[in-house]
Amino acid sequence: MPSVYDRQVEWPVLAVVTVSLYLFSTVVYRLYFSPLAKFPGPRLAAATLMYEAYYDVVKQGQYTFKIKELHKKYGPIVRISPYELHVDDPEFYDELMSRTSPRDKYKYYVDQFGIPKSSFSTIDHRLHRMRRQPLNPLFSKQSIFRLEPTINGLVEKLCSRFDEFKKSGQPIPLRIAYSCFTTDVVTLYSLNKCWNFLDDPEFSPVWCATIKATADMGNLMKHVPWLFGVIMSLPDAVISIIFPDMMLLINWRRSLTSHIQAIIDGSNEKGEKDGDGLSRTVFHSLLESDIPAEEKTLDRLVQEGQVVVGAGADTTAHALTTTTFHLLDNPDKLAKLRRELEIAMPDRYAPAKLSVVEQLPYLAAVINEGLRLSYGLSTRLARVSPKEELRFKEWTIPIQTPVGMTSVMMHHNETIFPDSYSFIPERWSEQPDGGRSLEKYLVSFAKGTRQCIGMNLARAELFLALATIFRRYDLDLYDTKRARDIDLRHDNFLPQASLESRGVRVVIKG
Ligand code: HEM
Repeated sequence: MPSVYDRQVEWPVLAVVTVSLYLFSTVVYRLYFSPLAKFPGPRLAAATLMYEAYYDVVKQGQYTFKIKELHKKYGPIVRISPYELHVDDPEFYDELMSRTSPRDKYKYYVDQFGIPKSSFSTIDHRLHRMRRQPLNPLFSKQSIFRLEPTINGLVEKLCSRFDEFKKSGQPIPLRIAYSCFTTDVVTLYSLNKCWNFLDDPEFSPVWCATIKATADMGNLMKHVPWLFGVIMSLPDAVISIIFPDMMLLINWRRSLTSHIQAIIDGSNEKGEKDGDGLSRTVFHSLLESDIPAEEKTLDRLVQEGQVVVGAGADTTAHALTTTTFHLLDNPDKLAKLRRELEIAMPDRYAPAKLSVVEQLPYLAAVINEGLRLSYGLSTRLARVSPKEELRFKEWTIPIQTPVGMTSVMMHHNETIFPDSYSFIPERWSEQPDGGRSLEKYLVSFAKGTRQCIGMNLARAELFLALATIFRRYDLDLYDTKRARDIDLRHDNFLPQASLESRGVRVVIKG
């Protein structure tokens, strides 16, 4: 008869054997019996998510570059994880990001931000449609046209900060300055309460750090999404020591919560509205819409606010920074743009008119080229077809399979964009149709039903800010190197330059 001691020994052995059998059978299933087993790709990636985790976490945002290598080896469709495929073929983008067929998002991707109730993170296409519908009118082209004086007011404020730097001769940290501008625009529009970061003499560096930290954490959180809950349950003092970056995010959520609570209570009705004519915010639209009451809770509105403010700030600032850098790095292109602006805007101090600057062919080409080289999000965007198989060349992709595509690969497709790493606005402006057919392959804002809702706002900011700045100032790069400070080196959801980057800085010559 076994003794109590023997039984104590048996349990750990049994546990190890059970876990080993489970792991073994899971790997065998993934490699030989999964509906994705027929797709090409590395065996290790098909066997375990740890393959991706290694490139995401240990190598700090390198999986996108690894996927590019995998396509060279395995062809245009690759199995990049036990559950996910990736396609590198620009002609498939419209089909994957369909406008007409239902497309869900992939839980693994959206879990990285801990905002499951936002429209951005909504997985089901029907629920997404319901959440997005009340927001659409606020981001239409017409609504954004009405916002022109507000954007121009903030462009002026940005220029007055530039004037201060012109006097002092100090270099301007461009990404941070632009980030204050884009955040002031998006908070004024979405919260009816401008955060006035442009007023901060230091350009609110904590805000930039918050956005960067939120994006950087995604690479880890994707793999351990439960960590959010664990961290949130800890006291602030402990979080500040163990995860100081997370504290930035928590503080941001708290400040949004109080802003949105004020909107719910009606206490900010006056807010900025008198000055800027912003009578309705994103949250008024949501609160007044006929979506069910559970969709109007403070918690959900805060998550929606986090996306609108977070998505609207850094992406646009990055596009502005990248475009400014490339113009200053290519004096011939800059001279061409300035000639166009001088004719269209005879008074260099008058506010730019959106209806005028949007029609300038070279500026439009410069902006397209800046958007191309800033990518939008550097990470792959996966879509799931919930009801129908997708067809890609000779492949049939099973229903419910997440399939990703990446703007970085689209925008560096040498057949579509030859010499793709060079800044060449002429690739747009010298097309017979002004580059319109090429825009099919410009996917910084993604496409289809889950496309960026803020695209019209972002484009208006780009046109107004760049036209004004390059009409008014003569800038020079300051201690800025393309390889160190601009080129994409880490895909942390948002594109990041090298770890040694000092940021793009400029001085004002005149
Ligand atoms: C150059 C600037 C911008 C770029 C490149 C950009 C890019 C993107 C991309 C690629 C997506 C799709 C993400 C996905 O599929 O998971 C997206 C979604 C989104 N963006 Fe933007 N964005 C920009 C500016 C803005 C602005 C100014 C706002 C806000 C006012 C904004 C608000 C949003 C929201 C709310 C979503 C989620 C939409 C949904 O899921 O229905 N973005 N953006």
